[in-house]
Amino acid sequence: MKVVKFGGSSLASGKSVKNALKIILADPERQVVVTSAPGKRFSDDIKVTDLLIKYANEVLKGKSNQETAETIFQRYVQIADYFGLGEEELAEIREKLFALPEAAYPNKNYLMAAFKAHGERLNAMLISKILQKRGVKARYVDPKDAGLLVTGTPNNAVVNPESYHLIANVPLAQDEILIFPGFYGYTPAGHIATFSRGGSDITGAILARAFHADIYENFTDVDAIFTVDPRVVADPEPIKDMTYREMRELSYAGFSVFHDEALIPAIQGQIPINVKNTQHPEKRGSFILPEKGFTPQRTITGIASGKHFAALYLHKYLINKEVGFTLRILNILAKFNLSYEHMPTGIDDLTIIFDRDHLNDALIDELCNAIQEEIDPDSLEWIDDYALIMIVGEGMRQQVGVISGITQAIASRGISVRMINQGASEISIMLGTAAKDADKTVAAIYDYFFNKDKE
Ligand SMILES: Nc1ncnc2c1ncn2[C@@H]1O[C@H](COP(=O)(O)OP(=O)(O)O)[C@@H](O)[C@H]1O
Ligand SMILES: N[C@@H](CC(=O)OP(=O)(O)O)C(=O)O
Repeated sequence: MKVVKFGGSSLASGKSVKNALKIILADPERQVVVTSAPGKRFSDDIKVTDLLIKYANEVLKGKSNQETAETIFQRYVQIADYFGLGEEELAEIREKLFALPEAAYPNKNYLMAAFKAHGERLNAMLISKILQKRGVKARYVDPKDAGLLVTGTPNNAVVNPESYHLIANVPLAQDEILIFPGFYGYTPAGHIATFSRGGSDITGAILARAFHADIYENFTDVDAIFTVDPRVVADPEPIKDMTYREMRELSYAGFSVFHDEALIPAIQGQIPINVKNTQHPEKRGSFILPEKGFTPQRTITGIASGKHFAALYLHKYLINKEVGFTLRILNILAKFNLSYEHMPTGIDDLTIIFDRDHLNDALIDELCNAIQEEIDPDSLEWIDDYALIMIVGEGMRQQVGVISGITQAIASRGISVRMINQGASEISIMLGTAAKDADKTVAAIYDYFFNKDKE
């Protein structure tokens, strides 16, 4: 059997839902379908998830919110109209959406999570109704009834492994399609908690592992995963096949086409992933596969960049001789309940790289003060506009001179590099640059390796 996930871009309008339904019905193996919330229909449209965040914020601030709720509802009405569904068939969706402000939540973070989750919840309900109206045996499955349990913070949840056994007990019948909302699960106390943004991919991977799917098909709005983000380099080369760990590093660093956390259940279950285009399902797309038996076709598989980082640079002579130096820093981070992304070191200096999205200005000041006081470095610098570039490829392991190629490519464009680090896995090289230089760096490395490969 197959688990299929459709992203928000594939379910944004009646016409795109029609394409998705055609794909579902074309293959009886597609027994489990994961839906996202309706996404953007045109470039400056607003995703339903973002409208729900606005709705939640209005409720939290005690502002009027009915107009926003109505705008959200109309997104579902538009899709329903396309399939000729009447008002009475939308009554439950309307009722659930407008009742959100009245429910009880443990705190404002849980309220936000519950509002956000309704983008996928209501869409899954609607798609089940559309299929049923067309005579297809389709059933909406709520994550609560299926046993999708999560732990962690309400807006950044992590799956509880117990879920896999519970979900495996959900009955599958050859003639029935299960429609499952993506993006959220339930906490032990029974509250909704969502994964991080883009997290419907995670739900798909959890279900694929739980049901021991033969494949997890992830339908989106591009023909393939490309070697670089197509918004950074126009018309880049597609990736035919790649390994789980290549994709994990690339999605971590910026390939938003597939969520980095969604790889974990797929790896655990050794489920192949096929990323395909809803508009062109006949195209092969990209496969993400186990490492065992994988033969790399190229030196470099992909180059990704993320601009949402910040770094703390510390210089102190003889850091390498000071016992417990890093431990003292880690204790300070723990005191602030902060995780860090990377910590490259030299003999007299150390850089701590953070996800800037997890910080605010007050926290940065407090952290820098604490480090200044307790560590007493010779110099301390906060770098607020840090970008990470990840150059990834299983093929790099057998190649000499990859780093020299990268540095030549960057130097030829006059870009200055703040940090270079080759991971222990030997399949990735990480660069740190100023955020403003990130796209230029990616383009330079792409040109060097991919245009050279063509010669
Ligand atoms: N390397 C890449 N290959 C393909 N698409 C990429 C890549 N990096 C970023 N993207 C972006 O990811 C988008 C698809 O992800 P997303 O918008 O989350 O889709 P969905 O709505 O299907 O979940 C593409 O339209 C593209 O702009
Ligand atoms: N709707 C959620 C979850 C998700 O995965 O969406 P999408 O499939 O459109 O990336 C979000 O916008 O974050």
